[in-house]
Amino acid sequence: MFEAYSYWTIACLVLGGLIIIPTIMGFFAGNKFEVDGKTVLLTGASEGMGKAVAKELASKGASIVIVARNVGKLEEALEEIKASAKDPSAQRFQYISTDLSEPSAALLVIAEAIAWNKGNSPDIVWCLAGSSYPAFWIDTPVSKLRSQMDVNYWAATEMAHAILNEWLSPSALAERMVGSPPKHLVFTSSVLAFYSTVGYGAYSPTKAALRSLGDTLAQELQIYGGGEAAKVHVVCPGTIATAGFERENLTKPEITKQLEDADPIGSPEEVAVSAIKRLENGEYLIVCNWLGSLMRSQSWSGMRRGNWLLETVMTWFTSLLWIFLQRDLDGKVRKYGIKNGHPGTYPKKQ
Ligand SMILES: NC(=O)C1=CN([C@@H]2O[C@H](COP(=O)(O)OP(=O)(O)OC[C@H]3O[C@@H](n4cnc5c(N)ncnc54)[C@H](OP(=O)(O)O)[C@@H]3O)[C@@H](O)[C@H]2O)C=CC1
Ligand SMILES: CCCCCCCCCCCCCCCC(=O)[C@@H](N)CO
Repeated sequence: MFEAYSYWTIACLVLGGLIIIPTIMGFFAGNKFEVDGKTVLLTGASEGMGKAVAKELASKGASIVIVARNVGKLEEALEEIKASAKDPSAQRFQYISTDLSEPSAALLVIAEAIAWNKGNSPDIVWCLAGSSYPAFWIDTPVSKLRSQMDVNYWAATEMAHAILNEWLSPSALAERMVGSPPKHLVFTSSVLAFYSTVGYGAYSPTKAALRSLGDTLAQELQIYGGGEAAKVHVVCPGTIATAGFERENLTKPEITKQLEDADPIGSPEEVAVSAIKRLENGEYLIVCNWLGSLMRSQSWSGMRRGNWLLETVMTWFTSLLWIFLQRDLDGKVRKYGIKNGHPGTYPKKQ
């Protein structure tokens, strides 16, 4: 007869095994995001996270096309990216300058990239172009609410539409060799797609919408080549120390800064390496630090989980955590309001 604690020991061992075994299996599963000899198109890669991703992928042997508006920044970035190349004689590098928030810019970019790539579409498209305008929502000009959607959601959506129509065209599918590696479409969302805070009313909805498109495509792509023709991934970073982050801090309310103080700031290189590692593991919904994984764990619903068991167990614990966290976070905002009022709108209560 087992004592009660023995049952617990067995239960813990089984549960532990179920978590550890898939992790070890994942470790030996091989690279699911091979870029050596491939052509990768990255939007928003003239600075910040995008540039760090481009350099990392160049060092792994990828040919790179970067897209942004400012030509000076593009030229400088391309030199840096070239300097990181694994084999400069075999890899090729190009930039395309365009405003991706303009309707149909993406179609022209893809056509130009294909022409440059000798008639072949890029094997991987990673959308990173984006910006953030944090402010109290009623102070945010309506034009900003729209332009945030244009650059963060529509630019990525139109890019996805243009490239998927290349990858999944009847002729491309007919030529596709069985067993050849899938194409990859990567969106860059944010942890704010899981849980949004005060001050991010213009930004978070754009990133949540993008994640929702990712969820849809992750299922819809199962239609093509048994789900092996193309894969979609959504990367949700936390705070990254970039020029973009410095710009957003200029308009960010103090209370927003206080709440996001909990988020460990990553360098663009750290975030790039962490996202790429998870892509190589074959994950769909990707976070880049521990806070991101806590925030993601309360958003899974029906989304594709990486380590299914580990993620599920985590949802049980974090649902309890949230009982306290939500009170704490809302309480901080309420206190801030009582102390400061809304700048310029309400008289300060004495
Ligand atoms: N920094 C952070 O804390 C976080 C950032 N993110 C997301 O990660 C991505 C990268 O962020 P980060 O590295 O900070 O960004 P940066 O602001 O540092 O860089 C943004 C890049 O996008 C380009 N870009 C911006 N607008 C357009 C446009 N309309 N058309 C074409 N290119 C454009 C910029 O070049 P140019 O201006 O010349 O066009 C630049 O190359 C963004 O999508 C951002 O929302 C997510 C979570 C946290
Ligand atoms: C159990 C879970 C605990 C959760 C506590 C949550 C505390 C709030 C963290 C907010 C982090 C905001 C990062 C913003 C990144 C970004 O996308 C912007 N910098 C771009 O503008």
